[in-house]
Amino acid sequence: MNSQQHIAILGSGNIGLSLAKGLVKAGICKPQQITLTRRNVGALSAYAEMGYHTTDNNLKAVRKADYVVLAVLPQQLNKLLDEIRPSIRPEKQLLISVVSGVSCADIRQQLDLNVQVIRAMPNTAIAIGQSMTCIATDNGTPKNINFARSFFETVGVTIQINEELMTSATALCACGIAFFLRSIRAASQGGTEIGFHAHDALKMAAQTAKGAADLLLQLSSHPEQEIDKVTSPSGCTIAGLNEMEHNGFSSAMIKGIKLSAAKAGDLYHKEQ
Ligand SMILES: NC(=O)C1=CN([C@@H]2O[C@H](COP(=O)(O)OP(=O)(O)OC[C@H]3O[C@@H](n4cnc5c(N)ncnc54)[C@H](OP(=O)(O)O)[C@@H]3O)[C@@H](O)[C@H]2O)C=CC1
Ligand SMILES: O=C(O)[C@@H]1CCC=N1
Repeated sequence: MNSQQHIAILGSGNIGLSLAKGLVKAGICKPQQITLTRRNVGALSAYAEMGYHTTDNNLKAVRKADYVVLAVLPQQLNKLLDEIRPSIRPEKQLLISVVSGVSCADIRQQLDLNVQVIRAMPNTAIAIGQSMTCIATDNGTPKNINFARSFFETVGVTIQINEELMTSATALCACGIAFFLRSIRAASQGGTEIGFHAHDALKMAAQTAKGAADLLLQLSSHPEQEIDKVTSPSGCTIAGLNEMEHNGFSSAMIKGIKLSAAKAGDLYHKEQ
């Protein structure tokens, strides 16, 4: 993005604000280049003080934007699209949607405009530049795809996938961060039960989880390859691991991801 360009983030809630913070933290743009919208604009007052433009007027926000990020809930999208249709300039603007379960075609159909749409599925770690963001489009030009990839690459890791996998990407990556956060919480609760104060147990569990993830990412190894280095014969690790598996540890994660994917696919279409 150059310093003259502007982004409108329509629906500045959990993920919209995480994206805004990540872009500014990464130095991609200044707060002054971002307009944050939400109906309860008063909730954005702290961001206004940081230099972001804030408004409840989506039409005005879109009018001055080069990039329009759709970040409302699926059930809120159609009303938003109907509102901003007059400001959309297909030849000049790129729409980036993070809305789960809504295809590029759904968005164009609702707008009744042949506008380029890129779908992105980030997670909240985008706020600290550590997102796993999946990108997909059905009509994006190579230029816009490259922009989207480089854009989101500044706030984490990106992968381009076929659009039909975006619902699965929602479950594995966007929802997935919550699954891993819960597992860290559970480990810290175990830690407290075996003697650590909650604060220490959480710090220890979080750093241990970070180390596990970094082993895989930095060594390109497989989890079981790394687990085999930990499980000493007749040792305490394999005793704990097997007890967890006897209680459905892996199965619970798999079932949760499958259910999230199924739900993500229904969120928008069941509203129609
Ligand atoms: N949270 C996450 O980790 C991720 C979420 N997503 C997707 O992003 C979208 C948003 O999710 P999330 O951020 O969690 O939800 P939130 O409810 O936190 O954010 C949605 C925001 O949209 C605002 N909003 C609703 N209607 C309008 C409107 N007409 N004009 C302007 N603002 C509006 C709401 O504020 P107000 O009511 O004041 O208008 C709210 O702040 C969803 O589609 C979700 O599937 C995707 C990846 C990750
Ligand atoms: O929970 C949700 O529906 C959204 C999509 C992924 C993360 N949050």
